[in-house]
Order: sequence, then C-alpha cells, then structure tokens
Amino acid sequence: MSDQAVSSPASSTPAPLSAPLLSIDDVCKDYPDGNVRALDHVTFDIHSGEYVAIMGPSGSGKSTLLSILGTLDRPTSGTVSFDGKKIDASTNLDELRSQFIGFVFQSFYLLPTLTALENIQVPMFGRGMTGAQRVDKARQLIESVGMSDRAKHLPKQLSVGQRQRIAIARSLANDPRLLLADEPTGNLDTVTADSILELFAQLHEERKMTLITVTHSEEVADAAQRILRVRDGKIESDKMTGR
Ligand SMILES: Nc1ncnc2c1ncn2[C@@H]1O[C@H](COP(=O)(O)OP(=O)(O)OP(=O)(O)O)[C@@H](O)[C@H]1O
Repeated sequence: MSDQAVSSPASSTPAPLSAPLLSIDDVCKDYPDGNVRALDHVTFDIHSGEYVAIMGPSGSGKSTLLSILGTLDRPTSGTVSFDGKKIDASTNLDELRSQFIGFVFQSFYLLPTLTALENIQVPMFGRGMTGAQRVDKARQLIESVGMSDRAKHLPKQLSVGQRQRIAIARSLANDPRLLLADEPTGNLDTVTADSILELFAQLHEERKMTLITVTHSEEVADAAQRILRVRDGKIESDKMTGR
C-alpha cells in the first residue's frame, strides 16, 4: 500500500511490509455524558484479508469499536493505526474513509429519490470520474450483487434484502480494502440473510477484502474466520473459527 494511505506527519521509520491493516493499541473510549467507559484498554491487530466477526452482549461496546475501527469516532486514549500509520489529528479522515473503507449498516440509508443504479454511484462523485465511468462501474457492481434487473427501481420498489444488496454494492463503489458491517443481516429473514452471507464470502474470496462485521448472530459469526468477543468494553476472547 502506498505512503498516501494516511496523510500523517512524515515518519522516519517506514512501516514494515507485514504491518497489520488495522492496529488498535490500548484504546479506551469514554462517553462523559453517561459517565460510561465503552472501551477499556482494547488491543488487537487485523491483517489484510481477514474476515472477522465482533460479538458480545448488548451495550458491550461493539458498535463503539466498529466506529473507531472505521475512523467515524476517535478513542479517548490509545492509538489506532491504518496500514502501519497512526491516525492522528493531521490524518485526512474523509480521504482515508472514501478511499479505503466501505460501510454497511443495518438501515441501509439509500437515497429514496434515486434509483438503485444511481444510489450505487453516490460515493463516486468527487473522485474525478466521468458520468459514463460512474455508470459503467455501477453496472459492474449491481451485477456483482445479482441485481442488474432492478437497476432502475427506487429503494421503495425493492425488498429489504434487495436494498441491502444495493447498499453493499454502494459500499464497494470505491474498491475499499476494508468493509465494515454493523448487523448487516439484522433486518433480514433467514433466506435473505444467508444470501447476504454468501455475498460476503464471495467478496472475501474473490476480492480478497478485509471484512469486519458486528453481529448478534452465531450464524453470521460462524461465516467469519475469527471471532472477537467483547464484554464490558474489553476483549473477552479472540478465536479463529477454522474457516
Ligand atoms: N453517545 C453515547 N453517549 C453515552 N453513552 C453511549 C453513547 N454511545 C454508546 N454509549 C454507551 O456505551 C456502551 C457501549 O455501547 P455500544 O453501542 O458500543 O454497545 P453495543 O455492544 O454495540 O450494543 P448493542 O448490541 O445493543 O448495539 C453502552 O453502555 C452505551 O450505553
């Protein structure tokens, strides 16, 4: 990965080639409002190409952890590094996120007045692509999630599972290295959830993407290679699934 991954101050020590994609080092997150310590001295690495599930009881800190991993939120203390470079005040977070990280949420946040194909193009604006390039890319993505025949549909004309597929295609618009998902199958019936899991497995295998998903579902977690269990803001266990 290039040195432009994170625009932090020049470092005299180049990152080793085997640097983890993400490093969380002694991270705490406090929410002073509720006097809550949501993350309590959390340390782990995630390497490129890993498929990780984050599990834990309600309120254990999973979403907070995912927000920090995705640079949507900053830790109160401790450090987060992306591709061997520390994220700090000088890091251009918008650039980092738009270039390298895709997000999939339980509520898909599709724009209601745009068609499926147009929704997929939204993250491509401001990236120096022509309209034709955007449409071309969006067509490839909609095909990759098996939704080509719904390109002109508005979100309200799609089923919940189909909307999630479009949201996943949109999250891939800028070819992110890392896909972060928060309860991606939470609103879906079992059959639709299974098809989204298959899609994730395909992205992991074919695109060699790094996937991190927060889930309450043992089935979703079993599809991953590694399960991090969080309890009271701490990592309770970190195990490989054998996949
Ligand atoms: N903005 C906030 N202000 C104050 N406290 C917060 C805030 N966001 C989260 N918390 C608290 O931090 C703790 C961790 O919350 P978090 O949402 O990360 O848990 P979670 O494991 O994702 O829960 P769930 O599975 O229910 O979504 C909880 O005690 C929660 O009440």
